[in-house]
Order: sequence, then C-alpha cells, then structure tokens
Amino acid sequence: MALGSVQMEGKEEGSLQSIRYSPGRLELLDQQRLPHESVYLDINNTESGWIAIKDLVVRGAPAIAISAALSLAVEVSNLKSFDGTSTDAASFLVKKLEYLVSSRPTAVNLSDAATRLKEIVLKAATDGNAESVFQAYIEAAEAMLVDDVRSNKAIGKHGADFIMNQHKDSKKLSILTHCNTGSLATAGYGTALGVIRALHAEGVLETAFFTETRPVNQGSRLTAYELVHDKIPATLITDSAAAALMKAGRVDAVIVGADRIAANGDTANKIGTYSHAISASYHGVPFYVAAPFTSIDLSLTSGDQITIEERSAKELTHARGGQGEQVVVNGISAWNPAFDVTPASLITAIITEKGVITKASANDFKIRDFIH
Ligand SMILES: CSC[C@@H](O)[C@@H](O)C(=O)COP(=O)(O)O
Repeated sequence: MALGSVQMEGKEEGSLQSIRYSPGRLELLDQQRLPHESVYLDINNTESGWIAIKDLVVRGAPAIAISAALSLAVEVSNLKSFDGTSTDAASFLVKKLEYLVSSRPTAVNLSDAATRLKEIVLKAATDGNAESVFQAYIEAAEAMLVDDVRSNKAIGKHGADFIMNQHKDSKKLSILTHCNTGSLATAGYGTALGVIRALHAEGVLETAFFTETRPVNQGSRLTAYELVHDKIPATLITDSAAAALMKAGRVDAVIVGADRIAANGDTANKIGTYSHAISASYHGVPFYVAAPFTSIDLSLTSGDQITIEERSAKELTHARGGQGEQVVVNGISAWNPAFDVTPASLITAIITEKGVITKASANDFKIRDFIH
C-alpha cells in the first residue's frame, strides 16, 4: 500500500537528527552507540519500533512518542494488502498503539500520543474505508515530527526570554542541565537544551554545565556530542559534583526536561533530577522544568501516582551503562530506577511552548488553569 502524504525529514537545520523519516521509511540513530559510531537502524514495523525504544536506541520522552507513532506509520504504508473494513483498520491500529505504549512506562508523551491517534482513527473509521483510516493515521503521525520542532523552538524562546528577564544585569549566565534533552531526545532543537541553545543564540550563555547522567550517560555521551556539534560552550561534571558547583556560586539556573508532569507540577525526570533540585533549593538557585504540553498528565493529581521504570541491574554492574565489561563483583544486588520525581515545591517555573507557568502561591502551579 503506497500511503503517505508529504516528504518530510523533521530535521532541524544544522543540528543532529535522531529520527529520519520519509513516507514508508523510518531510520533511528542508534543512541547506544554514540558518540563512537553514528549508525541508523531501519525500523520497518511496530515490533522493531518497540525493541528500539526498550533498548534505548531512541530515548527522550518526545522522541520515543514520535518514533513509536512513525514505526506504525511505516508498517501500515508497507502493508501489501488489508482485507477489512474501516472499523477493522481502526482496531488494527488501536491494538498496535496499545502494544507500543507498553515499551516504556514513565514518559507520558507516548501514551498521550497513542490516545490522540486512537481518537483520530476511530473518527476516520466512521466515515470511509480501511485505506482512508490508514491515511488519516499516517498524516497524524507525520505531523508529530513537525509539531515537535515547532513546539521546542517556542519553549526555547519563552525560556530564554523569561530567564534573561530574571537576570537583567550584564553578566553572562551559566546553566546546569541533566540527562539529554536536545535534538537527540526530540524531533529537533530540544526542550531544556533548546532553552540553553536559545540563550546561546542571544549571546548571554557563559557555559552550559551538564552532568554525566549515570548509569547510561546520556549527558557525557549525548549532550556532550550535541554541544560540541553546535559549538555551544559547555563543561562536563559528574552527577555528584552538582551541589559543589552550586555552592561555589557557579550556577545561575538549573534547567531540566520532563518525562511526566502531574497536575500539581510534580515532575518525573531522569534519576538524579530530584537531588539537583534539592541542591538548587538549598543554594537559592532557580530550578526550571522545560517541557511540551504533551509531557503534562492532568489525570494524575500528584507525582506519587507516576510509575517509575526500573531498569536492568546490568546498567550498574557493567561498564558503559551495561554495554561493556562487568565492573562489579558477582553476588551484589542493585536498585536501578531510571527516573525520580521532583516535588513542585522545589520547581521555580515550568517552561512550555505556550509560555512559562509560574506559581500562583508557594507551591501551586495551577497548570489546569494555564492550559485551559
Ligand atoms: C526532552 S527529553 C526529557 C526527558 O525525557 C529526559 O531528560 C529523560 O529523562 C530521558 O530519559 P531516557 O531514559 O534517556 O529516555
């Protein structure tokens, strides 16, 4: 079936590209091999999309959602035939989307995308045939690539304007970030790293401090790669050096991404984010979360309800986040949560594509009011 509408690459000019897409073809940059090798893997169907997400070939909340949606788009585009009604086509797609959602639990962007895509196909099924249902699905999945870059650029602009307004003296700013929230974690430009990119473009960035982000090292492997690629002044630190850096007065603000933000502003993000927020609060450093609306989960009243993914002990017991040789004696047990939850009380503001959400009172973000 030759479906698919536009030629699009979702590429942010001059930046790195984790997702390469054209109708009927999806390639994902294998982020487990970066920075040593730059290898794209062909993703032909939802099964290979699911495995790529689970194995961290593609990671970062927005990139996971977009890759999952496009893996189903290419599967559908390349179907030789489909013997069924529009309702059969819709239930085929709904089942595949539910399967994709099971790949990683913490980031809400994937389940949010699946919910929206399901609504689109169920609506298309009421008025058309199987082919038009598939076409509606493909167009909606393709639109996610373009929408994500647009929304990240808006996050970057809102964040940079807000932060520059908070620091009106002429001194350049040093920002600390954690994990990877750049082009590799999104369709392009990035969220927290997008704000850093925008501050750099404004000429006000002194340096971007970024953590290794153990155990998978999204910071030292991926953020470093992006910052060098884009010639942004940057300094790598260990995760455990962040508090000392803040104590030394060398951090003007901390900016991180998000995997899921509850209605009260509690935010799940890469493990270690919570300890950086505690350090920031102790040292009087503003702590910002930068994320699209698709990372907000209004169905959860607090972060206590967020499911935290626990990953293999091998990421700790073996070098290179589980990819290398064993570095820990046999017989030890390990606890390896991939995310933690930072309470809203430690977050200064949430930077979104629609503007910056600040607190109405000490601990209250009123996210629901901001969205509606
Ligand atoms: C723009 S991405 C925001 C978050 O998804 C990111 O910081 C993060 O925690 C990613 O975790 P990962 O386990 O690498 O998918």
